[in-house]
Amino acid sequence: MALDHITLASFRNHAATRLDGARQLNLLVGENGAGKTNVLEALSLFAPGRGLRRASLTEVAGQSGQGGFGASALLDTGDGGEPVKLGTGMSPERSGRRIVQVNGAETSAISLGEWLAMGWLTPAMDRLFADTATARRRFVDRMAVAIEPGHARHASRYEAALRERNRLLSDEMEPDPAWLDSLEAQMASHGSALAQGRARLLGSLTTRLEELPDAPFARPALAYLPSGSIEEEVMLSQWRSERGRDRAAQRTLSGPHRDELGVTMAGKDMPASECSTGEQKAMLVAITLAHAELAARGRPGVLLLDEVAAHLDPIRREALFDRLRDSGTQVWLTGTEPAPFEAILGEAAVWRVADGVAEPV
Ligand SMILES: Nc1ncnc2c1ncn2[C@@H]1O[C@H](COP(=O)(O)OP(=O)(O)OP(=O)(O)O)[C@@H](O)[C@H]1O
Repeated sequence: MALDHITLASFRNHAATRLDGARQLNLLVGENGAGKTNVLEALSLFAPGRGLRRASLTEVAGQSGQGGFGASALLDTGDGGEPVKLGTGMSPERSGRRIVQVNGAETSAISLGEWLAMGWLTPAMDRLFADTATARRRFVDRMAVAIEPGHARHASRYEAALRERNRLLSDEMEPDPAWLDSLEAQMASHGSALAQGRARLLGSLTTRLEELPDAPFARPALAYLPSGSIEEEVMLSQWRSERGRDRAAQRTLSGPHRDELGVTMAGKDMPASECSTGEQKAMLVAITLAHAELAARGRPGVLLLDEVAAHLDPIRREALFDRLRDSGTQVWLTGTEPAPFEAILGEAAVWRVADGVAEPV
């Protein structure tokens, strides 16, 4: 089933952890600080990006590994062929950079997105709707990358060109117009691809959310609010015409780095940030599930749900488990106690985690 035979070596508080016998539904149970989220974080590094905590590699490395760490898993691609061996890690001897391997051959983190579709929901995202626009853009981009891995490249190239334009705009020396021309051309090429990727993602998420029943999850209505045009030519001429204004502000005031994700609770027509904590959680769950179902088409899907069940009332919890079963996606859940998961205990693979050690139950 998707990921199995998982190993963690010197990964935060896991000196040497092995998880065998994974199923579609998987549950890690243990006290606070036991190391459950650390396992999910290790799994999240089998996807492009910095993982579910966006931690630096040195933060992740445990004390037992001389400054490095490693994680591996076998991926069942579902086509009846041999499982694919995924590995990721960092070693100070190898310049401290992230190493990614597929079947023993080194590759880029971005290419992991071709093998599996990864999504997650963590308690840190509970305030997403009231958080900064940057956090919401990151959320949208991460979902887009899981569906179109090339989105990550457009995001990073846009950011790099934008940083350089901002550096020139804030420099004491008058910026070289030819250099600005070239940077704005790169920003327009990658920025329009980035914005169009966001628009496509939110369009298909909206369609998927509309297919689902309202109850028991609050149905969110998503709106992509770009900061301006998402067409390359229009973006380019806008930045050219705004050079004077941007020079005065010492930074680029418009572009995909200022886009917003609008979320309202459908039916109530209320901004998500003003909904109750439980409603916000239910909307986040609805978006995460809709996305997981979209992303998993054609590739194995893996969904990491950290402490989700405990925050839902019993009716929503049951509905969540039903949806997870039907999704075909592999799911990894965590909780401090097994009681809220009673409905799935018979079918899920369960591990008890304590002090960085995971034992099958
Ligand atoms: N680099 C590291 N090296 C060793 N231990 C670490 C490292 N980073 C974090 N830890 C330890 O990992 C533990 C936290 O693990 P984790 O976040 O997985 O807990 P959890 O089981 O999900 O708990 P909760 O239920 O509270 O969310 C803490 O004890 C922390 O000290």
